[in-house]
Amino acid sequence: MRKYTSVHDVADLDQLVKEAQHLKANPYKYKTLGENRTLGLIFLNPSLRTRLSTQKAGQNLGMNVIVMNLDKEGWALETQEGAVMNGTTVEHIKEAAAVMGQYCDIIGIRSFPKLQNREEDYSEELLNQFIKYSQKPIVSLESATRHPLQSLADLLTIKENAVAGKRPKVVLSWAPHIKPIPQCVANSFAEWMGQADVDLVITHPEGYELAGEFTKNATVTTNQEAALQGADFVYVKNWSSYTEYGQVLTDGEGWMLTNEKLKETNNAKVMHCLPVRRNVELSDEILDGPSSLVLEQANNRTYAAQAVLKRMLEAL
Ligand SMILES: NCCC[C@H](NC(=O)CCC(=O)O)C(=O)O
Ligand SMILES: NC(=O)OP(=O)(O)O
Repeated sequence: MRKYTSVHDVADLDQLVKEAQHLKANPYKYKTLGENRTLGLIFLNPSLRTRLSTQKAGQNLGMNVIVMNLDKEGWALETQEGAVMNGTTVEHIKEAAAVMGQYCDIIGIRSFPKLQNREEDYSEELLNQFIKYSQKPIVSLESATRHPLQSLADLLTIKENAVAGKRPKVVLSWAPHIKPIPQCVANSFAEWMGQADVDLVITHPEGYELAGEFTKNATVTTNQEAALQGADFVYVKNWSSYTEYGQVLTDGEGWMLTNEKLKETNNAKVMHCLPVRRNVELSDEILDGPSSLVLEQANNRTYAAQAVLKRMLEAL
């Protein structure tokens, strides 16, 4: 594998999940695979889970890992072709990515959307420029439109907690937030679940429709109560509007999941990628109660990353 930016980079999804499961049981089995190989993790936005779990995944495979908060510790980056750099940007991505490619065998990069211009965000310019100019295998650590390491960990978590022999009903349920949040976790989750052996229902208030390319295999409804009927998993997530790009259209009153609402479900397990704003996106009673899988999801991030890095190392 030379590129891990979406589910489309995975030829055999089931096999990758099995590999992650195998690595969870045997985390140090491939301790020599990454010997004398360098993993560079580049962040243009904050991170707790992705940063630590991917670092740990690389170390479990014997890699040297270097981490840089490029937004704070690097030179201001220019991405425009042909730019006359007489302003605030100091270094072009052409040199920056090429130099990092010389230091690293595999590069992970996180870069959020700006939520100002939809076409610009959805073109994934920064991620694609990194792929082009670094000349090295690239792992998305969450980009403008997707979060594939999160989605793989989510799928693993669902596989582990599903009742054997039953195709699970998975509901992606929009939640309130205090500010505009990217669509990438929701896009990515919908895209992955659309490829998995699950029934996917997405519920959100009017105006929060995700881009059609991500929701092809989903049932979409603005009726949360109906969506929750018989659910086995409820994935809670806020996102800002895609159609009225980057806007917050409602305070979302009544959309926060509660134990009362969970009564409609098939004793559903509740998921969230974290970080979560308690009692805005999700209630204390759920996060502190028996239905929450959020910590298990975060734990599975290590093995999702390890499965992807293992494949990349094997292809070097
Ligand atoms: N990496 C996981 C989630 C990242 C992002 N959350 C945030 O930006 C939270 C910001 C805040 O709550 O202020 C999101 O939900 O897409
Ligand atoms: N879920 C997730 O990606 O968390 P971080 O933003 O902390 O990495």
